Amino acid sequence: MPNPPAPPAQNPVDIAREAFRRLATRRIAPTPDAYRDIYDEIAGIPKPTLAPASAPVAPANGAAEVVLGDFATQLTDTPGELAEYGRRLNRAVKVRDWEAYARALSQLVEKHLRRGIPPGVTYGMESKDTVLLRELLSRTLAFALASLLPASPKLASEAESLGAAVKIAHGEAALQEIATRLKELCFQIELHNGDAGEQQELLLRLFKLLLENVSELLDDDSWMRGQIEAVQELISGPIDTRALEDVTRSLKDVIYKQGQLKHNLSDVRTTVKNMMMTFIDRLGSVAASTGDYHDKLGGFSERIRNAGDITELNEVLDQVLSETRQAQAEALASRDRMLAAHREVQEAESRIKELEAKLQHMSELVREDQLTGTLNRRGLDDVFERESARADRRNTPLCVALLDLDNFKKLNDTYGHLAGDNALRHLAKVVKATLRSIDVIARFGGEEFLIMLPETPVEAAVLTMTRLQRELTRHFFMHDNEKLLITFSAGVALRLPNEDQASLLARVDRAMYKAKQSGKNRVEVASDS
Ligand SMILES: Nc1nc2c(ncn2[C@@H]2O[C@H](COP(=O)(O)OP(=O)(O)OP(=O)(O)O)[C@@H](O)[C@H]2O)c(=O)[nH]1
Repeated sequence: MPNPPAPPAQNPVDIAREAFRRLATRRIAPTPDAYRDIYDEIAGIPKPTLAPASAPVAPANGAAEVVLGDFATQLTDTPGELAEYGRRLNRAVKVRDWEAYARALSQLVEKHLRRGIPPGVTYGMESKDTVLLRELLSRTLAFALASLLPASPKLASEAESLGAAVKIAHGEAALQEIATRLKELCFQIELHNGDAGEQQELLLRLFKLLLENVSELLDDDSWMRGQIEAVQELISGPIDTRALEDVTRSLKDVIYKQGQLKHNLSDVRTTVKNMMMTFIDRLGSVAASTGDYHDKLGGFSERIRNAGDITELNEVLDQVLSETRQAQAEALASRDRMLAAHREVQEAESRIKELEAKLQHMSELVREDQLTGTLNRRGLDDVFERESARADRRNTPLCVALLDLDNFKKLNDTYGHLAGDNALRHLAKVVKATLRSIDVIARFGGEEFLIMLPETPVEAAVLTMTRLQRELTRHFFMHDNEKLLITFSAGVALRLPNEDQASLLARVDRAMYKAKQSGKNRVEVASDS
């Protein structure tokens, strides 16, 4: 940007200083002519009109020479290194060696006036890099940082305002102010984050305390314990979204099932209550009818005692027999009814026990395979639904692997069914220890397991399965102090976009079958169709 003309009232030394500053700013070599031009410009002296060739030459730069000499002398009087420059300039003026004067001046400018200005930067115009950096910083503040601070609108708005200010801040003072604000903002964010972390920690502690107390209060409702334990386990480690989703789903499932069971249970309880009432009713009516019978018999004995003739006695006896038969029939019917009611009560009681036992294990049973602790088919369906939706949404690869233990029947036959069960447990344990935490293993059938590998391309899934095979050869399955080697054959398939579970499982099953056919203890990749 051109400098504004200086007011003509300045004294010559000021004008000389300004002239040198402008020479440096404009990066013009400080020759006497250049210096004079700028000096005149500042002092407001009009440029001389060109004289005709024949006109006498003006006296050679006399005024400029004086000023250059003055400047050199003044410089000599300054402390430090500048004085040496003054002396060099003075020598040059004395012998009128303007080349030497220009060199010394140029070095002076380079060394002292341009110090602190980064290379590539020119006055009044920024380099491309600076413009780019300024833009990046502005965006980082106004968009990225501000969007990370939704919980503190004040800090977010300061980040936005700083972003806007960075765009237009020029000059040292303005940038200094930006730096101060930026420092303050960072400090506030640090404080704020500390607060939020502390609050979260406090809430978690409170929640844990509550859960412990609730858990202690549960005597009869022990079916709740499974749910509480799941939540306790979740909050004991670092909380991640997947784990949260898992527990939420599992809880929803459990609560739904429990709702159904509780409903059944209360139905059965009502039935038992009704039957007990009936039972007591019957007992009452038996007592009543036998009571009547005794009363009547008492009446008959009175009539028998007072009977005058045989005909009268016969009549009484007929009535006695008839009453006795009636009482007997009633007693028998009542006994049958009571036995039936008793049976019903017993059945209802055992049904209640069964339902209660089911309810008690519900939390663990809903999604887990009891033998291996892996997911069961229902759990697998849930996770498949979740992971395939995630893969479609994020456009990330999702692989599945189907594992089938080799020669498992032989193992069962040789070492027994219990050894077979333990071998399945061992496999599940090695799989869990070898795979990433986001991978999921489910028991698919007898000795078949399905592993889901989110965010994994097919090559990596194959490598994972071969790594698992290696791990199994390193971690033997021990049975009665005997090391048994378990191997498996596996199919691996990459889920196609929007492919459903049935189609994917059919493909991976074919691949696993191929692995069995081609010699077992192998991994085969499924074809796309
Ligand atoms: N111990 C135990 N055995 C099981 C379980 N589920 C299935 N099995 C047995 O696993 C065996 C599977 O036998 P096959 O299908 O012939 O398979 P395999 O012997 O492994 O033969 P290949 O798969 O061809 O290597 C059967 O004997 C089943 O009884 C279980 O939960 N525990």
